[in-house]
Amino acid sequence: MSTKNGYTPADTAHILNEALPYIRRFHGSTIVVKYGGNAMVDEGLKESFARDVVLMKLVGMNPVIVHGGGPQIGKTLEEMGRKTEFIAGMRVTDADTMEVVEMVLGGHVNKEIVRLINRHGGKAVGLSGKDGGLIRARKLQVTRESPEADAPEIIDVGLVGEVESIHPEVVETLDTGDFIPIIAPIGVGPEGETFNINADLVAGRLAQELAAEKLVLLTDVPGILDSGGGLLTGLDPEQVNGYISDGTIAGGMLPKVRCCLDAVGGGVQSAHIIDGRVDHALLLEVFTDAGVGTLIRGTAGRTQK
Ligand SMILES: Nc1ncnc2c1ncn2[C@@H]1O[C@H](COP(=O)(O)OP(=O)(O)O)[C@@H](O)[C@H]1O
Ligand SMILES: CC(=O)N[C@@H](CCC(=O)OP(=O)(O)O)C(=O)O
Repeated sequence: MSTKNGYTPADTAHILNEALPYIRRFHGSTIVVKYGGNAMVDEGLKESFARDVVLMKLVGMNPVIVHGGGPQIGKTLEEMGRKTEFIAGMRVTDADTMEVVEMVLGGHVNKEIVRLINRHGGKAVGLSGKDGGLIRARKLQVTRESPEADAPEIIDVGLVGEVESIHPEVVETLDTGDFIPIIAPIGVGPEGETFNINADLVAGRLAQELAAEKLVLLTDVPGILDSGGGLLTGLDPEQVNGYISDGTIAGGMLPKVRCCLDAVGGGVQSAHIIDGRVDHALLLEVFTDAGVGTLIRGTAGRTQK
């Protein structure tokens, strides 16, 4: 006998049973999820992401969502006829661009995620790093090595920030209520300046400050791939550093794995890079034995997922 979805009752019982130890183990734990702009393009996937987050909250976990929105910022700038440039993976951000970044991240993208989660029965609250003084930032120094110059060249990327400190009280207060914090990666500088911060960097630091159980980064590749394109399912920091040194890990994956290394080095039990294009990727990662994507565990961490 099979049900409407093609599973037998035994299949369904098996699936629910498999989730039980994870529900028990992660009850009361904080799980920081970075939801990248590239993972946010398909309406069906956005709905299933929202349902996964609501389920996590309803079974007693504390999901904290940090979102990106790079492609959405790029599209808006293009519609306005403005050019955009990336240096070392960071968007060069002048004052006019910062206004657009804040409008798109803090306005459109943030409120879209809040709307989706609330539509599926959650109580999401949208924040940026400005709210409750959550993210104190400083200007990011970007340098470029060149064979001609003796010293690395310092490049001014404008109002691009890095996290100086996190003041998590507002997130903790929301977590102890039934709320789900949705955070746009914008920080405030010492003079009250607004800084544009890479969302991976915010998620990594926040996971450390909240002593999260897991950091999960959703992206648009299956995880960390080896030089033959095969998925690396489990890595420790030493192996990750090896793949960085031999150039297997490069480009946009570099800031991601560095955040993961910082997070697991800073007490987060495990960091995961997973494919946001897979339906219910988050659910599969948190509630099943196999998980999905790449797991990076701390040296002293557990060997299981
Ligand atoms: N070893 C690797 N495994 C997977 N992706 C890699 C690797 N090295 C470099 N990359 C690149 O990193 C990209 C992911 O980073 P990025 O595009 O910045 O993600 P996001 O937009 O989700 O923040 C991949 O699309 C891929 O081009
Ligand atoms: C400084 C910097 O580059 N900030 C990013 C912030 C958004 C982001 O990180 O979005 P994704 O995660 O979707 O790439 C930007 O302006 O695109």
